[in-house]
Amino acid sequence: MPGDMRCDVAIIGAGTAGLAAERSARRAGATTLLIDPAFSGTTCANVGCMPSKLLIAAAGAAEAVRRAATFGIDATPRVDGPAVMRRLRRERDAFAEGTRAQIERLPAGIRVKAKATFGDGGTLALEDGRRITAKAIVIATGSQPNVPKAFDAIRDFVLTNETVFELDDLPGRLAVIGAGALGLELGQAMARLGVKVTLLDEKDALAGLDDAEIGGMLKAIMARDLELHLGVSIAADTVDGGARLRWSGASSGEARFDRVLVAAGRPPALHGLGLETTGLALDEHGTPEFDRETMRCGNSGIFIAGDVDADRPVLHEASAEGAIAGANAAAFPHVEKARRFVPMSIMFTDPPLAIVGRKAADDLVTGTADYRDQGRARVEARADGMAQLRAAPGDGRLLGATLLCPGADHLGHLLAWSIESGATAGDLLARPFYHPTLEEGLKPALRAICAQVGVKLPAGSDEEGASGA
Ligand SMILES: Cc1cc2nc3c(=O)[nH]c(=O)nc-3n(C[C@H](O)[C@H](O)[C@H](O)COP(=O)(O)OP(=O)(O)OC[C@H]3O[C@@H](n4cnc5c(N)ncnc54)[C@H](O)[C@@H]3O)c2cc1C
Ligand SMILES: NC(=O)c1ccc[n+]([C@@H]2O[C@H](COP(=O)([O-])OP(=O)(O)OC[C@H]3O[C@@H](n4cnc5c(N)ncnc54)[C@H](O)[C@@H]3O)[C@@H](O)[C@H]2O)c1
Repeated sequence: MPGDMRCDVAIIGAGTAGLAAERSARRAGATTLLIDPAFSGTTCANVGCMPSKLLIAAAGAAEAVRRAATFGIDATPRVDGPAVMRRLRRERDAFAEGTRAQIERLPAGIRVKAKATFGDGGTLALEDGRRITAKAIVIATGSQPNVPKAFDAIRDFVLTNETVFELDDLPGRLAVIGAGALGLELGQAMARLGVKVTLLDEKDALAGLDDAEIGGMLKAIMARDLELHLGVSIAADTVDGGARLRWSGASSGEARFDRVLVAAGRPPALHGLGLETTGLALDEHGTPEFDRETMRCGNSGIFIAGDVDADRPVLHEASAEGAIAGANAAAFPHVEKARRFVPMSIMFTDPPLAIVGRKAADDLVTGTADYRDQGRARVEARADGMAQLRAAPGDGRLLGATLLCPGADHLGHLLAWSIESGATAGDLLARPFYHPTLEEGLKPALRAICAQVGVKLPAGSDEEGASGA
């Protein structure tokens, strides 16, 4: 058919993973085609990481004013909702423009504006009837909001991450469905901007935390800003120009809300891709089975990267997976295993939550540090939470951490890098810790690990912290 195209590597989806895959395949010498129906920039910049962090930054400014009295400073915040949303969109648009400019800088002829579906004989069919034949294909279609059917009746009041940042003003009363990173980040930020927020989840955990101690702390911290109803099932209808939610289970009640933010997960965007025609093995959700070190689906010439594979739905992994998938697609049928990062997820609440490496398990030793009485955190009136470090029983080699404490977003990196470099608790204690910092708050956890594994503290490492450490 006229307009049919051929290339070495076709990439479906021009988000973070797809753009990385295209760059990596082209760098490896492949001819590429990048297919997307919109080319409107990445999810991260438009409706994800960046606008959510902008809302959180505004909430942080309001909270700083609110807490000023602790330091003897008299101030009261007056939140101008429209101004908050204007600044958010202005900055967000600049980030989004940056990702669109990146797409526009692609060499001529690479962009194919269309929705793609797998067709016969390994070709891709485009909506306009054209076909693409490629030696290898990368699926990088991302994810999309899950709005359960229970909320159909209040459709006009439902917000998702794709619409909430378009609000002209902050709502008066907001329900948030879902206590994952999205619901907690935006719920807490909205509350600190003066919105009355009720957060509901069908499960009894926040951010999927199964550790009773840290999970309990997170609940207590979140309950300062949010009305929490966990372990409930929810029914919705409309009332008095708003949405009425009724919940029952661990608690029961009902209330009217101006808007309902549904943050109930973002499943892979696989619908309409025609994967059933590919012969790939699919899991119970319809996601192709793939090798995490090559990003290859089975023994096929199809690769997958980013949120669509439902593995590690965070930005730096989308980018890394894209690079691996692109390089292997270019070299197909020769594929190489790549080293993957230690898993790291960060939730940008206050305090933040960072989860790194291996989860708690019976075969690991743990050391904890309490940040409710930590020096630097107290100085700044943000003493809260704790750190749990996990290590190998033999030598105290660091393997994982859960940090719910001020600075956890930075400390989480420190620990991820330490784990990647194979450092032990003793190795970290042999390094300098400036005083007074949040970093030195980790020392009790490191010392506890050394004590349990029978490693003597390194020379020069004091067993007691400085006053206020
Ligand atoms: C509110 C929110 C906050 C977040 N905050 C953070 C954070 O702070 N830190 C962090 O690391 N991560 C964060 N994330 C996660 C991060 O945004 C994602 O992991 C990342 O954007 C995934 O990139 P991707 O390339 O897989 O998908 P996307 O960027 O969504 O790209 C997918 C592309 O595929 C295209 N597409 C879909 N179907 C087809 C088709 N059939 N044919 C052609 N093209 C198609 C789409 O148009 C889109 O351009 C956040 C997510 C959300 C929603
Ligand atoms: N800082 C970050 O990295 C960050 C921030 C925000 C979002 N994200 C990403 O965005 C994606 C979406 O985030 P999310 O928090 O929506 O997903 P999630 O899967 O982490 O959490 C969804 C929550 O919704 C609950 N839920 C699902 N259906 C429900 C129902 N019918 N009723 C009540 N509760 C229900 C689940 O129990 C769960 O707690 C994730 O991939 C996440 O990684 C990342």
